[in-house]
Amino acid sequence: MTDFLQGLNPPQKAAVEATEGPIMVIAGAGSGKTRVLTMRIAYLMANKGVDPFNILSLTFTNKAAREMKERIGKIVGPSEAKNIWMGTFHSVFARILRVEGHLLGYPSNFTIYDAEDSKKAINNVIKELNLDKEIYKTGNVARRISAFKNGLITPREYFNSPDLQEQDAAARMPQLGDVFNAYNEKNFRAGAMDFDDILLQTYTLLRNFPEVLAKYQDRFRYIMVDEYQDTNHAQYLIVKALANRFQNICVVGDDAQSIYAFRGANIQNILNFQRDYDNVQVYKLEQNYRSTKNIVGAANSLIAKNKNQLPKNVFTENDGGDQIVVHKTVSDSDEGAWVARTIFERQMNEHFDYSDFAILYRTNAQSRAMEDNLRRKNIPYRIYGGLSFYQRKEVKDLLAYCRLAINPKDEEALRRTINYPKRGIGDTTVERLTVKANQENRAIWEILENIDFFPDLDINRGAINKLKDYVTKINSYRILAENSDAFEVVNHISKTSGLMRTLGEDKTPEGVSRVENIEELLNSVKEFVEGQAEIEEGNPKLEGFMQDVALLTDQDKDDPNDRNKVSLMTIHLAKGLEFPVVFIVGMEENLFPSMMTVNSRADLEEERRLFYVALTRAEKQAYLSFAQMRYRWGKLVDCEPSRFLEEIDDKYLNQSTPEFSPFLSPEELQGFRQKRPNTAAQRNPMAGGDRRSARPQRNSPRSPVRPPAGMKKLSDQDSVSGNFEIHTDLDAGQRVKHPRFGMGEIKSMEGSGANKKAIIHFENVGEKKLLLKFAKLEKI
Ligand SMILES: Nc1ncnc2c1ncn2[C@@H]1O[C@H](COP(=O)(O)OP(=O)(O)OP(=O)(O)O)[C@@H](O)[C@H]1O
Ligand SMILES: [Mg+2]
Repeated sequence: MTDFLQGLNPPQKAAVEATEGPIMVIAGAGSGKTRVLTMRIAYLMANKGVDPFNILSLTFTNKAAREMKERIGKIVGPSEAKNIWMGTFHSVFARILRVEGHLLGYPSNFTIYDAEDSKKAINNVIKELNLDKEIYKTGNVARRISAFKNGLITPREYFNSPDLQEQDAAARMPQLGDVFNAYNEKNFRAGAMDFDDILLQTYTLLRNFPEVLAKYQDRFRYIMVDEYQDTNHAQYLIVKALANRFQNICVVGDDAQSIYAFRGANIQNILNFQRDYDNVQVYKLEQNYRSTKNIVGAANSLIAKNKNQLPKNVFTENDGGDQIVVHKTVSDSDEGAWVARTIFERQMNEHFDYSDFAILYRTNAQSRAMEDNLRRKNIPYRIYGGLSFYQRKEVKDLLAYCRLAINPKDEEALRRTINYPKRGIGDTTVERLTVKANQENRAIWEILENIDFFPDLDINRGAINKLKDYVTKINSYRILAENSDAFEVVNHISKTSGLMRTLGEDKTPEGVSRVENIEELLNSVKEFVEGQAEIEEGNPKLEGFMQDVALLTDQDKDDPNDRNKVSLMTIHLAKGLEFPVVFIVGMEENLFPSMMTVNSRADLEEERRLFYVALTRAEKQAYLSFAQMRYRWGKLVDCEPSRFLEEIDDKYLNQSTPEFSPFLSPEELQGFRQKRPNTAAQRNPMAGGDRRSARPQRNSPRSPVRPPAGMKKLSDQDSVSGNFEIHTDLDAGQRVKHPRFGMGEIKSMEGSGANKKAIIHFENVGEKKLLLKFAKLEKI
């Protein structure tokens, strides 16, 4: 049964067959690390007779886990593959905590708070402690608390550390420790864990309960970790503890793709591996199977600029392929139009599927310009990350009722539903209940359930009755959830909670789509029930459906009939994935590399690794684009090409000659020369000044921007900003001529002053939105 090993090269095969002892595979992108892990699991089961229940495999996304399972299923049979402990750190550890969490005082039906729930809970704590919310900003406090938890720092350790307290005092947040402590207590009373708790509590559990540790050490005889370079301290310690008995641990990763240091990932975990285990076998994979020679060469030349890295040789025997296209556009919306047009043309002419394309960006905000243009061309697309289906308001509202049916102490779910849909329970009432709950060290629900025992609550009779009705309603859902299947429960809740009725009153397209989302949620519950019924006796319960909902992302909702779409996502989310054609957009200074990262070598190197990850997702073709100006924070700012463009060896690049070049024509240039900007600051309101003036300007020999043949190269003086040649006398209906786009008619006008724009339909090139301060329009 080793046929399946034939698709592996000798070092890959060796890493698969070395099943015993600690193993590390550190290798470049696309060299088959994930494939090795997959085959290793299949090999363990098919050839070594290892029980899938004894295999633990930790992946970066649930999607990756599902794909691995599918592949393994084809070799060993799908029902066997189901039994492997496989998933993200969070999903696997949450599963363990459901069984063992009672030892730490958590109920098995604990709620998992998503990022929004945690932020709301933090906000409530800040309010309850009467702190200034301008100083204690929720986002900052949340990040700080998350960093503590990932560093395994509890409030007790915090209060024992003068250093940490001084840091927060210096940041004008001397009471941060109190917030941290109150937030933990509040969540504990609510029977809730946030994402970071899942790691922290697993660690605590294994450390404090040796018999539990022994149980899982014994269970997980073979442990595999993908993307090991991005494990954080807590994950590292948990894996180390679990592997301690059998030492059959195989980690794969690439230090050049470590991109989560900002969230506590520690590249040292790779370097320490050889120190932590005896007789580590190290395998090197050097052949890339994913990408063309051009892409591999370009990525190698880029990452060579990082000082801090393990030496590696990556080559490929794939075709040379096309050069990487570098494309400049006037604005972010032009960039979107160009991407959409290129996808459309390549899909039409070369039989690509839409799903062969990915658009990757540094920040979520960049997706809008892409979406607008894809929609305009009727190109189907799917956005990953952003607001996932499960985080949409209406979906979360219904899920909040479901959460309460499982765990009524869940405070965030209670706050969400207590007066929604409206039932006349005011903020003051909720505030009084909160104060009481804090005094009594109880969950708000416990106060509600026993409200007659708290006559000092100062809530009027009418409100008390409404609260009692609410409690009765939630209790009826609880009873239903214990006895009926998940679909019946959710369906009943959607109808009797008043949610469907409230949403149904809104007949606007948005309102209709909210109702559709609720229906979609009901469908997925139905699917769950049917899927579970095949493997389980009895009614599949709501509790089962709710277990991992907070950990699900859109990537996990995978409808096979709905796959032929362009993928849009941030580069962070693209890790481990591959696509035939990849667009990396927004290749501009202060965006990529991001403004926050350019002042420290370590941060800049992480940013470069991020670019390396992006480039190495491409199989056949990569496109890099940048705009000369873009809307950021509501302002139009000038942009400069990213330094990363200069760092790729020239021979891999094609500075494209677009059909409708955004480069300025000689006539336009002439116009701009007459009104030259005075200062660098005026050129870019975001610029820090010094660093930018030290950078090679557009006319420097190192400049990555090479205008296409026959086009005039811009000189420094040609800088296009700061010109305010604004036409005030243009309006819809006016026919105009543009030096490059030719004849057209103004459809409408937008904005005012320096931001005034005309939407013009040109006879030859279709619709364009032009900023009047740049467009040299002639009235006809
Ligand atoms: N020996 C091989 N023969 C043919 N194709 C291979 C071989 N090894 C890997 N591949 C293919 O190469 C591509 C990259 O493999 P894989 O995703 O496992 O690489 P990786 O090292 O995990 O990459 P990343 O660092 O991006 O996570 C996949 O499409 C995989 O199927
Ligand atoms: Mg991989």
